Amino acid sequence: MHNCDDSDGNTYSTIRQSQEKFNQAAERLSSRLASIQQEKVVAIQSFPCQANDETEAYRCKCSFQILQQRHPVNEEHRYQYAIREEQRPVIIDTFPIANRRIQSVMRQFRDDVLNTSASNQDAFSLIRHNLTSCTLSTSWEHNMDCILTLNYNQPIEVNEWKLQARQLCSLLQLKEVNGRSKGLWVSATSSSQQQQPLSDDGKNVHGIYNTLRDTVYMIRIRRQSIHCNDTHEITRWEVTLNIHSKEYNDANTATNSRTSTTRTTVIPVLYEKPETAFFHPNPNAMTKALQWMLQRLQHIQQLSQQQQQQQAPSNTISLLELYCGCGAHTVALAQTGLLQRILAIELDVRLVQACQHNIALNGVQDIVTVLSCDAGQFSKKAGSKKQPTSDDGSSMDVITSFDILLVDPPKQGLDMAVCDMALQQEKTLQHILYISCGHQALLRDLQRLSPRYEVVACCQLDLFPGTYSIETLVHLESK
Ligand SMILES: C[S@@+](CC[C@H](N)C(=O)[O-])C[C@H]1O[C@@H](n2cnc3c(N)ncnc32)[C@H](O)[C@@H]1O
Repeated sequence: MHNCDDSDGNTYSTIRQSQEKFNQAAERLSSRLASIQQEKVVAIQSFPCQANDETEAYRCKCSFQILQQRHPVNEEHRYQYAIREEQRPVIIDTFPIANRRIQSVMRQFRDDVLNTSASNQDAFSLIRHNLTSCTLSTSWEHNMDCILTLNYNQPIEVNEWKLQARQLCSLLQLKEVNGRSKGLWVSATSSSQQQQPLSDDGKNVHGIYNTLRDTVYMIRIRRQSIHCNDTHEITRWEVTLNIHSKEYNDANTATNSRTSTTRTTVIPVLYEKPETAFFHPNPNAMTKALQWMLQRLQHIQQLSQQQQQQQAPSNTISLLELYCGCGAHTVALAQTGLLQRILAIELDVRLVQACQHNIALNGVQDIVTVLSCDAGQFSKKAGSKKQPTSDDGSSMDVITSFDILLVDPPKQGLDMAVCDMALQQEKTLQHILYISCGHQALLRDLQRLSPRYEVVACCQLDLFPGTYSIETLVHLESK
């Protein structure tokens, strides 16, 4: 089993233990929640992995050290992959948690490029020379793009390296090969592919670093039944990367007293994600989390409709999203028709640019604004009702009160100022959707928010099958 990104440095070794991991985690979380919110019981939904294709071959970004070792018998040099475990490199032959595309490129790169036969050894001599590590990244839908990034401990001879890298692109059918050494960044695409104008620091025409493309499909299933002049409507959401895996059909049924109609709408969401910055490395967890968010948003919209005693749904709800990354959730939520406006905040400028690009790609500019800013700094200003300023010092002409706060922070959890802002705005800020990959930080933040907010729904996902990492999704409502 492989140790990657797990929170407590341990791994579990069988699929059966996935269920056990969830049972234990749910028990721990329930008892902590009970103490935080005075015994108010919250059912914890859990989604352990159901099938082998979820526990293996799921990871779409993997990094390896490259070691050169002398064979003990024939003394030949062989290149091998290694991962770090307990501060030491451990040589690996295969990496079963990497998705199938990465596993196939890993094999071909090692056998046909690094350990190539003597006759064509020179074809990739500069690719191998001084190579210390590599990263393989694919789209969430792994049959789309694949990018190989090679790291060197000495400067690269740029022009000659690019020629070999182009051949490598064609051989392994990669979108791009990148070479990095001592601050220099060189990119090559195969000449048979459409050339993307790239500068030597790896940026493309949009100013975004080398990107991986994806389409995620949101499916809205509306079921309306009419019984004795009473109309009842339920909307359910599903999220998938593979629209062809299931059939979605509209249907009408009628009996003497009841008619029901099912209407299905498929909404494609387009992404371009910079390979060098954060993007979710497990597409199963990413799509399940998005589906959970859509269901909660639908529920919030129904609540708001009931409060305003409206007959027809209306989208007057506003959402503040902190730690938005490349907009993985932002551009999807903007297309549901459930939100009037979204303000998204992200610190990493590469991701802010990517988010801006994804907003335009999906045509949701009228709904979403993204700002480059530290979440804590933004919250301090918003909490004190001062007009926030962005990182370049310019004033942000943005409204600072929202109905929903969506947060997906790094493992360390929320900046204290984010909790303070939520506590100060509890009259307008009715709902918090919190996506957490750091268990201890989540408990700390729930405790901080507990004077004004209580947990009303909670769900756990297998973040990295094979490890003890869990993603916890929490819906809090103002008391
Ligand atoms: C767990 S990722 C979630 C990203 C996004 N929701 C997604 O699914 O792609 C956390 C994000 O928070 C950003 N981040 C980290 N510290 C931040 C801060 N102080 N203020 C704003 N964003 C921050 C990171 O750059 C990263 O994109």
